[in-house]
Amino acid sequence: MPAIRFDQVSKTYRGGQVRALDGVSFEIAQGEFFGLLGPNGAGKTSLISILAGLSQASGGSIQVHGHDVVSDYAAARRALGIVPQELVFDPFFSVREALEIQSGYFGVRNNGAWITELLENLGLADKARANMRQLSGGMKRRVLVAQALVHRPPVIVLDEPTAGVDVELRQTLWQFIARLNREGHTVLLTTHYLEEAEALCQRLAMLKQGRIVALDRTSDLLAGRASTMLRFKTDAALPPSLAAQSRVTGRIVQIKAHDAAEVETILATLRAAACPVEDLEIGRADLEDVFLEIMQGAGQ
Ligand SMILES: Nc1ncnc2c1ncn2[C@@H]1O[C@H](COP(=O)(O)OP(=O)(O)OP(=O)(O)O)[C@@H](O)[C@H]1O
Repeated sequence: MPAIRFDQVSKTYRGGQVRALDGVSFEIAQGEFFGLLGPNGAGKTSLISILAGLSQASGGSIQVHGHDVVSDYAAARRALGIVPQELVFDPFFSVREALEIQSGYFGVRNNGAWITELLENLGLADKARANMRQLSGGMKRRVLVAQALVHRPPVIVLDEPTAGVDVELRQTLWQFIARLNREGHTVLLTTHYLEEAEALCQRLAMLKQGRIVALDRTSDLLAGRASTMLRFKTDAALPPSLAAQSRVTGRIVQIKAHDAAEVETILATLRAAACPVEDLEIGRADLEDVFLEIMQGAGQ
């Protein structure tokens, strides 16, 4: 039985004018660390909302550990620990109380030891008695992670958990989530940080305009499009033949090359145009390169 099964999920808004999801089907196996990627508006939040039972699909179905998220909502929800994107919390309780209340919501009794472990692992031990409204944004986010895990769900869903989060929390969070994954928990992560996805996820799905446009092991996605990237800085305009195939971010230029001969051609073209180049590096394409290539190519 898969951890999550998405079956022909579609979602439209405004009476069908906006098609946010268009027949999305894939499975996440138990114990996988799975990444869902896509540009703004691709449909990630819509898919997670339907999974969480917060909104209804226009078509298709989702099962969590075999439980349909609509007809068998309570069982599906118990199997899920969802860390939401937005900071929603009750300002009247202390951190520990918030976690006890959440435990009660899932009918979990005598949860003190696990709550203590969560607080320690998320760097919240000294904040246990602090009132929720006294916490910084980053600390609140840690509490949301603890809240999502309070009932020890087998499937953990993280919806852009590190947006606007500092380096320390990222490391604490990923260490802890990686440990839970090693212990058998399934993890579904949506993120805009492709470095994180590349480092953490065994498999990735890429969504574009409500459709899956790539779904593969992370290593195969990278290897299948193996190519070399030339990166350098310049203040000058690129020769037109190179400008067309370059990605330019401020002074930084990235150009893809398929093989060594192409690298030589690019360098010769730059030299012939007397284009000054600083900090030249030649490296392998990373997930960001693959992502952009797939997004540019898909659906056109
Ligand atoms: N309540 C709504 N009413 C109308 N359109 C909506 C609504 N919610 C989402 N959409 C549209 O559905 C599409 C998918 O949105 P969704 O928020 O699921 O994308 P996303 O991949 O999560 O984007 P982001 O990375 O920006 O969070 C977009 O075109 C969005 O404008």
